[in-house]
Amino acid sequence: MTSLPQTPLLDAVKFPADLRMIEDRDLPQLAREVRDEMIDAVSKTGGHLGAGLGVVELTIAIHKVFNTPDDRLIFDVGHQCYPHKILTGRRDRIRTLRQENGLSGFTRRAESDYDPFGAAHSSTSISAGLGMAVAADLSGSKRHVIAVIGDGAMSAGMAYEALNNAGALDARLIVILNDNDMSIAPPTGAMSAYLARLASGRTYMGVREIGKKLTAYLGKGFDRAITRAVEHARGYVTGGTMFEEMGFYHIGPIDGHSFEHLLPVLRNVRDNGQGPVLIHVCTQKGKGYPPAEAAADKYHGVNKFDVITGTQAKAKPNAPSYTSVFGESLVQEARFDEKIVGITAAMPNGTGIDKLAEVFPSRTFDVGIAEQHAVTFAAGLAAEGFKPFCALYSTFLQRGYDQVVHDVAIQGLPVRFPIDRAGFVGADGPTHAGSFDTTFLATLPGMVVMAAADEAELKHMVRTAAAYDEGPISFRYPRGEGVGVELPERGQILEIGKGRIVKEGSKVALLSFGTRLKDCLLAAEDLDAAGLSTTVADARFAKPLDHDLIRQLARHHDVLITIEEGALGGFGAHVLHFLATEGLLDQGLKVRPMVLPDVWMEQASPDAMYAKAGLDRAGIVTTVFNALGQKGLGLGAAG
Ligand SMILES: Cc1ncc(C[n+]2csc(CCOP(=O)(O)OP(=O)(O)O)c2C)c(N)n1
Ligand SMILES: CC(=O)[C@@H](O)[C@H](O)COP(=O)(O)O
Ligand SMILES: [Mg+2]
Repeated sequence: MTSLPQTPLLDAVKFPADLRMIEDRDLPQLAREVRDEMIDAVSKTGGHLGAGLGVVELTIAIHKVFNTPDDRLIFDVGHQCYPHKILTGRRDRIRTLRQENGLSGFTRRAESDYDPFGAAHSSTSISAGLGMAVAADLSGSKRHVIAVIGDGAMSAGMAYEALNNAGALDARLIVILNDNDMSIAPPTGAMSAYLARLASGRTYMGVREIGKKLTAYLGKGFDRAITRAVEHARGYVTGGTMFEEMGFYHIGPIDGHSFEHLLPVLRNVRDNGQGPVLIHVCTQKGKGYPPAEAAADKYHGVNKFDVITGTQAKAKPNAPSYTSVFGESLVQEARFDEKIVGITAAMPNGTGIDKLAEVFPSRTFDVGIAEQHAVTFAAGLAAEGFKPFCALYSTFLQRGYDQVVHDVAIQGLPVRFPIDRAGFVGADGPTHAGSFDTTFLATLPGMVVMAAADEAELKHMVRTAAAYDEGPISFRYPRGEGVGVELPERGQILEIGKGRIVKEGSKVALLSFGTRLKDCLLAAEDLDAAGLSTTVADARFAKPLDHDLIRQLARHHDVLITIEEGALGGFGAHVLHFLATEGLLDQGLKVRPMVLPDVWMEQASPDAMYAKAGLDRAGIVTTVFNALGQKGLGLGAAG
């Protein structure tokens, strides 16, 4: 009779070195405990649950077999790294995940030696891993580099650029393709179908077959071409031709929840062979937690939830979310104009494009995690007279920037860019903050750049973008719910380059670009009460600027504040440039541009982040008082 291991094993496993002391036969128990710990932690913090649940065995097996952190383990995206955090000395802080001052929801170099490469945007792991593998070769080190990448992340161009380079360099890189047949939504595209064929044309490789394959692998070092030919002849190659043809040794598909499969493969790869290897591992997103397994989204990202029922906490919204207002407005406009099409890069729900897909499936395109392609695909559609809405998060549009410049803007093509998640997003922290889009778009000749101040404005901007055919146009709006203003039946077509005065005053002018408008209105109440009659204006456009409005504000006020949810170099910079060029700074006007601070702001609630950045009601009041050289009012931070 075998004795049962002590419970809980996890208490004895603080670091991978402890894990390496555990018998192989006890690993399934450790996996159960890691799952339980992770479910409990995420039930209290919210966060990315499904992906981590799917890689518990894989994570344990990698740390068991490889000598991390000296061997480098890179997780693509990093949203699946919670089991890794639990096993690498961070279990005691796991209930601070994604909270203010807590652990990051992604891998982070600054957080641990076990996170050799930070991530959050997808499909970077093979490139980074290849760099590390080449660095190891150059410095004569024998370390292993392992990149774990999901099937969704494998749809992005960067991953292929890296595979292409790795195959040619013949560097010692181990890529583990974690295929759970899911992205955030069900995966799309030919690559996804190809992986599905590899995994379903046959059941998993059996232990015996893995053995045969690995035997072939041992010989591989001598002559890769001969080894491959022999394997084909013996029928040991079970697919993976594409990876093989790219110069990778391909093993799999294997069962990523079976230590019996994982351990021998990883040990053999560790101990033998050379050159790049790709291990195709099949897993189930949400594995081991029935509510996650049963959910359509596999609990990709969840709010706090009840562990017994899986029911997620829902905050009662006071207003519809910007995303839903965008999605519904787009459907409305698409009913009027059959040239309107929608594009998302693997974020149908997150961007609200799923609403268009429900009504007009043939006019909606999920291109996978492929932002560069999404932009140029939209350019092609626009060149043929269609009206593409290429809906991306601000942070992910960064990846398609050259395409915006070269394929869209230079050719003056009327691609519409709805930009969601503008400004701080909260728990996802600095990697996901939408900080730079106004800066990098408003600098482009011919680009129209808008920001919605509230959900009604967003409706107007959707209609305006649909109607505008003269070139590219963008409109940004934040994560979360709107302000609660009344929504018009249908949006109006805004005059391009015209802002609006929301409240008139005479001494102080607050010129807002985006949803700080509500804080400006609150600040104006405080300023008026202090005898500083305040005008509040909504710029609507960062490009073209409303020159008349800016002239008027500059000439008739003592202080002009610009405010935006974006980095230095955006709206405020354009206003200052205009004021300086027009000589409007020469007469004593006090101008203070308020932008996101020039630091990587750590995760917290968006409100807390804006307060820290000084971009809230109190911060605005303080800025005005400082400009006037007066003391504050004793209003929170303003005092
Ligand atoms: C460049 C980029 N675009 C979009 C995203 C949003 N995103 C995060 S995870 C994810 C799905 C990833 O799927 P996969 O790699 O298969 O991992 P899984 O969640 O299935 O484990 C997406 C689209 C991102 N992180 N980076
Ligand atoms: C990991 C990732 O990039 C996404 O899952 C992201 O966290 C989604 O963010 P939202 O919750 O704002 O859609
Ligand atoms: Mg996946």
